[in-house]
Amino acid sequence: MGNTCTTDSISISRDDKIKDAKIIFVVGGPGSGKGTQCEKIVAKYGYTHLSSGDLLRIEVASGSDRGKQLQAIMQKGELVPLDTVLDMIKDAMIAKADVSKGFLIDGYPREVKQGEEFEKKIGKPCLLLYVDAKAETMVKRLMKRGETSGRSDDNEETIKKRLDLYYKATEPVISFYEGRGIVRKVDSELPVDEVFSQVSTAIDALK
Ligand SMILES: Nc1ncnc2c1ncn2[C@H]1C[C@H](O)[C@@H](COP(=O)(O)OP(=O)(O)O)O1
Ligand SMILES: [Mg+2]
Repeated sequence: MGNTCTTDSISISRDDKIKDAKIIFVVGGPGSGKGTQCEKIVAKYGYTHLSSGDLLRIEVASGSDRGKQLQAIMQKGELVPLDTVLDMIKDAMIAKADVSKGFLIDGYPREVKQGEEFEKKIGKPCLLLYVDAKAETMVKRLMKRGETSGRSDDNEETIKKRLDLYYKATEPVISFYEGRGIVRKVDSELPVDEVFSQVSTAIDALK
């Protein structure tokens, strides 16, 4: 009984830390340039960058049982269970809450349901940055990245599956948030700095 009360009050104060945080969803296909733009946003605006894929890869690298299960799923180009990703993102947000100007949630939501769960458990995004590039551009960039990334999913077969899944599951996320008027699309066919100038315009408009 006493234990339960203690746990409750801790979890309330943990949640409180991120209740009013500024949240930006960064959505785009694999290889569209999300990570590249996020790095630049961190440098200019002091946001905290949380890539769901990176968080998962850290778990995989730890060699834990959970990590091994995740690796098998990611290698196939599939989505890992929703609760796993969400818990990781939330813990990472709480850990950074005191020093962060806001959060870039990169690579999440991958499907509409993930967005709904995020809002229930964490909060609402004030902006969805849609990093848009053509399929052939994304494939080209991923094949190139695969030469050095060490990512087991940067191979031709998995790339094709990831792209299919992106168009099927993730594009509906963009339409979902368009209805709320918070989507800003940037043209990621352009050179990195020109993309970033479009990104900056979208973020500056938040203030
Ligand atoms: N606007 C741009 N022009 C040319 N190359 C770009 C680019 N944006 C990113 N890249 C390169 C960097 C990487 O090697 C690769 C994938 O970029 P990334 O940021 O890792 O994508 P994502 O995080 O969306 O998967 O493409
Ligand atoms: Mg990335």
